[in-house]
Amino acid sequence: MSAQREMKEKNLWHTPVTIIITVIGVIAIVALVTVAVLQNKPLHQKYKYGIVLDAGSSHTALYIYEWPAEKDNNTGRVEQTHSCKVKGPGISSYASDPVKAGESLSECMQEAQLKVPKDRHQETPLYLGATAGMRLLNIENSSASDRVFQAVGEALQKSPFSFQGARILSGQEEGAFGWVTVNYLDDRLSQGLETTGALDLGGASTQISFISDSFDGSESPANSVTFRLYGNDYNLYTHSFLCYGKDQVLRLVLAHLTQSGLGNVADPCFHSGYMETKNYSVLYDSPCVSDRKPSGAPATFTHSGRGDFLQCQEMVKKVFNFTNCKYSQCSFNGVFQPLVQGPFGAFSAYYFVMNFLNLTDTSIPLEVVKEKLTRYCATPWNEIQQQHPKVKVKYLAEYCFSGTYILTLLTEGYNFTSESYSDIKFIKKIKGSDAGWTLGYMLNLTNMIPAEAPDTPLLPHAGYVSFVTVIALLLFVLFIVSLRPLWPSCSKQPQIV
Ligand SMILES: Nc1ncnc2c1ncn2[C@@H]1O[C@H](COP(=O)(O)OP(=O)(O)O)[C@@H](O)[C@H]1O
Ligand SMILES: [Ca+2]
Repeated sequence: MSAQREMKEKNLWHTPVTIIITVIGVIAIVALVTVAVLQNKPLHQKYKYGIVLDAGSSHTALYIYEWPAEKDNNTGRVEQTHSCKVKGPGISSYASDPVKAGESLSECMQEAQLKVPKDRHQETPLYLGATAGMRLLNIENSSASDRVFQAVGEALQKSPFSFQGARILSGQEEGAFGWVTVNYLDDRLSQGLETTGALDLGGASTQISFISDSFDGSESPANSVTFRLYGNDYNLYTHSFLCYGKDQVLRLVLAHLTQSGLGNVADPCFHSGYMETKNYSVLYDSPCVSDRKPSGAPATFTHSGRGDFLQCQEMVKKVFNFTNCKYSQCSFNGVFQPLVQGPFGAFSAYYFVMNFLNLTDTSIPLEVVKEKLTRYCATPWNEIQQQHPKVKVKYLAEYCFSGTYILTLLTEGYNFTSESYSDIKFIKKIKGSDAGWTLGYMLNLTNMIPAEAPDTPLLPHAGYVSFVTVIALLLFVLFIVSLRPLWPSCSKQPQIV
């Protein structure tokens, strides 16, 4: 009897109605979860790419950026995946042979074709932005600058990428996009956090950009750039000093030194024992110094070092004009600047120089930094060369000058104090992407930073899928329970005999 009862009870679950309900229920749950997963996360993550060429005064560099195809507008998701340094000088140096400027880019362009997946080539935007080297060439000889752009444009047009044009960035754009890059990579814009100022030192110009509570743009509209990013309004102070990149300032200092003592220049910014014969015509071949060329100068001069930081600093100070400020406050050369405020990221040549000098640690008191640089500058040239056999001699010879210029620009020029100096971080990369104007430039041109904050999903993806699964299971169980009257076991109670 009991065996019969057991059989009956088992069979209750095998009635057609229960089986059909169960099968439909399971199919429904699987379908619901599959749709939820597929709808919210593509199984194969696709990427998009963008390429920016930074045509600087000293050299050109190519940067490749990558971001998930579905989430163009999402926060902090564009990353640099590759960079390529173009061999040879900056494009402005090819003024007399523009075709070579275009040709010089071909190696890096080939590399880019290998790095970006082939099926993405056509839709990948390619931009070239030129900075102070081309600004100077444009001032000096605008038709030569047009010819360089023509040649570079023709070369880039031949690439499989979607070439969007080559142009000179204004100093304001260069400063503002550097600031956007630094703050984007730090996720400060998307999260509405306090922003970081940006200090960019190039060869021909230098930029300072920061947000100041006391700056609303009214005192000097030329220094103001406004943005609305992720729902926040920013009024950025920015200024670019043309001719105040480190290569042009070196010319300015040398021009000062050659005024007295034609033919022989004893330079405190170079190491003792350093001696090179240089051409006056090369030194004065720049609109930054061309008006200072002494008349009746010989063809060459001997440039020798005497390694004296303090005297070097005195020479460097002479390139700044501190008189004639028509605003409430100025940095130098009559340029308005509010007091520096908040943290700063200092990149490009700021980083190269301070990193070489082992001076990137800004918690070291400024006085100690100066002592260290004094000792470095006083080291004889032959010792310096022995200590750094692998460093490019041109860079090596100039680090004493460059370090002195950086400290003088920051403290005398921009008015950083011993206290605010420690708010500066010398940086090369942030989360794998180079600090510089290129990323900000691309984000702007591809409309990748929304003006308003994007709607954030209520739950993260995993949470959403779990939630849907649990609710589906619950509904299913409720459904089964609600069908209880139909259960054969309920309608037909097994007889207990
Ligand atoms: N390893 C290095 N050491 C020192 N200086 C460097 C190094 N690499 C690059 N630089 C310098 O950094 C500067 C970069 O400027 P660049 O971007 O070409 O010019 P700009 O931004 O004014 O158009 C140049 O002065 C170049 O000499
Ligand atoms: Ca630059």
